[in-house]
Amino acid sequence: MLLSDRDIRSEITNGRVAVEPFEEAMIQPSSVDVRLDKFFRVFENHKYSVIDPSIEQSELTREVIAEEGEAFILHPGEFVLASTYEVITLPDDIAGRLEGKSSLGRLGLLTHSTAGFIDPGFSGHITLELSNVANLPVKLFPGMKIGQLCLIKLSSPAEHPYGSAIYASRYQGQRGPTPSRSFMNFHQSKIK
Ligand SMILES: Nc1ccn([C@H]2C[C@H](O)[C@@H](COP(=O)(O)OP(=O)(O)OP(=O)(O)O)O2)c(=O)n1
Repeated sequence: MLLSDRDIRSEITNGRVAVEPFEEAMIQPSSVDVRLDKFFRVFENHKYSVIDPSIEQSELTREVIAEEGEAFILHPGEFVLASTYEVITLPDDIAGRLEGKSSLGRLGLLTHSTAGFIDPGFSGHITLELSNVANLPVKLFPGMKIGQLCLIKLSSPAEHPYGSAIYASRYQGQRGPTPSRSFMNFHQSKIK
């Protein structure tokens, strides 16, 4: 079940869902808007000949900070990581989905390229996978509304929410745009 504005407000008021810092004006009919922080991670493509998810490539991305009043310019075809200004915390019976904003989509800006699912139990900034599919560069201003978070009530609380010891929970508590940690506990099932 997708939470309505009144249910989102009530979950935030009773402290089960946290959107920090929270502003009432960010609540939409059945989502809550999230804003862009000033931290970005750009890809250092010249350092590696290939992206290998099975090993740590610590120099694959580099942090860039947009200074006050400055925009980060995303060129056509470019892909960068960014993060929400808000820290999101979900209980064990609510999952989230990060969705784009139509006004930005109409300009060719993709907010998350593939992964938009937020597990029940997750806490941290949400990492944004930003890409520009337009033919002109687009200016990204820290503080601008960059996406919206939908909240979905589970049929029952998760037995093992995100952050439980049973999972790697590689992104629990992440701060700022966080590069892939797919190399941690990387394994491939044997394909016959
Ligand atoms: N655009 C997104 C999507 C997800 N997340 C966070 C919230 C999710 O609960 C967490 C893990 O997402 P996935 O389960 O999709 O990622 P993995 O399966 O790769 O990681 P893990 O093994 O930690 O579950 O990452 C994020 O910060 N930004």
